[in-house]
Amino acid sequence: MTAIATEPAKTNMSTVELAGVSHWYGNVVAVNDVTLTIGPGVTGLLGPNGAGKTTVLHMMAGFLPPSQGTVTVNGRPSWRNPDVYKDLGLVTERESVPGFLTAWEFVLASAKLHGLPDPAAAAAKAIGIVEMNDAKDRRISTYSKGMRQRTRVAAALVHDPAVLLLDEPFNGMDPRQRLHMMDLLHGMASQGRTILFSSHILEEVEQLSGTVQVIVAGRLAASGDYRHIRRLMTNRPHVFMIQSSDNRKLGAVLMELDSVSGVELEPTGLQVRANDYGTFTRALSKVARDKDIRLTAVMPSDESLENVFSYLVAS
Ligand SMILES: Nc1ncnc2c1ncn2[C@@H]1O[C@H](COP(=O)(O)OP(=O)(O)OP(=O)(O)O)[C@@H](O)[C@H]1O
Repeated sequence: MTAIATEPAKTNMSTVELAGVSHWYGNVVAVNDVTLTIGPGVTGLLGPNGAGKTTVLHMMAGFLPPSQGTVTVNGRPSWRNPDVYKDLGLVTERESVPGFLTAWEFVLASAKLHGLPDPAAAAAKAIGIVEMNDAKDRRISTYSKGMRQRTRVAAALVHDPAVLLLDEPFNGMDPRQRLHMMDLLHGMASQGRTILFSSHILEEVEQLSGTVQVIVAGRLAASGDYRHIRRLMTNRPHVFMIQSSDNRKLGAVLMELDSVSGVELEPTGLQVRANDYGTFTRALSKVARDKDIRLTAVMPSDESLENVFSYLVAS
């Protein structure tokens, strides 16, 4: 866990709310009648590319007005409201950091722009939070992707906001950098901050947040506890590609199962259509054990995120 977890918890817990919010760019409806509330802790805003995640985050941050509905932070509209900006930090998706500056110069400039009483102290604290002390005097152009991202996070939280919004913060990071960033966000959430990050990758959301808002084609498709969303995703028809020590024998027994609606023997293995993910996967291992068949591969073949989203939207 990062050093910040040892700091005292923040007391000014914040809530971000969208009520009947739509946003359109000319004829394009990017966000369509979305109502949701984000509270303290980490929340994932999950959706495929073009779903409207960036537009939602920009409205929350006061960069864009809603075309319809209200966007508020602690009950105050965020559009054209400098009081809200003081409570909120946004890490944008595009990685536009000036490579000729050092992290220290970049974060200090952010502190000065916020008009903070002691910009140097604020910059030092933010750089400490993202664990960039050792590299803070090197030019940003020499940093790894993860270090650049942490520098941007430091600049966004230099004024110690209670709400931190991050647009696709893990894009392009390697697994180690990703874990580091997750640790960082967890640490900040444990202090009582409200953290919302967008992602189009299911696993990122699974690892980082208990609460998920799923947005598809501008609409809220599902929301709530991750396990609830996961259930929605798993209690649906699935196609598996299975390889085993005896595909023909396994195929014959699987046909007998209530949870299986189709089996095809293919050169690469068995293609099995299951009615219910949970019931089928439990039954599969039992059947294989009983019949002394060794399973060598069980791969969901329709597990793409687009499939999951279209299922959620339809249900
Ligand atoms: N400035 C703009 N003018 C016109 N259409 C836009 C503009 N910005 C976004 N859009 C459209 O609005 C929709 C939502 O875009 P948005 O960037 O909010 O989605 P997203 O979920 O963040 O996607 P991505 O992850 O690809 O950035 C898309 O159809 C997009 O093409």
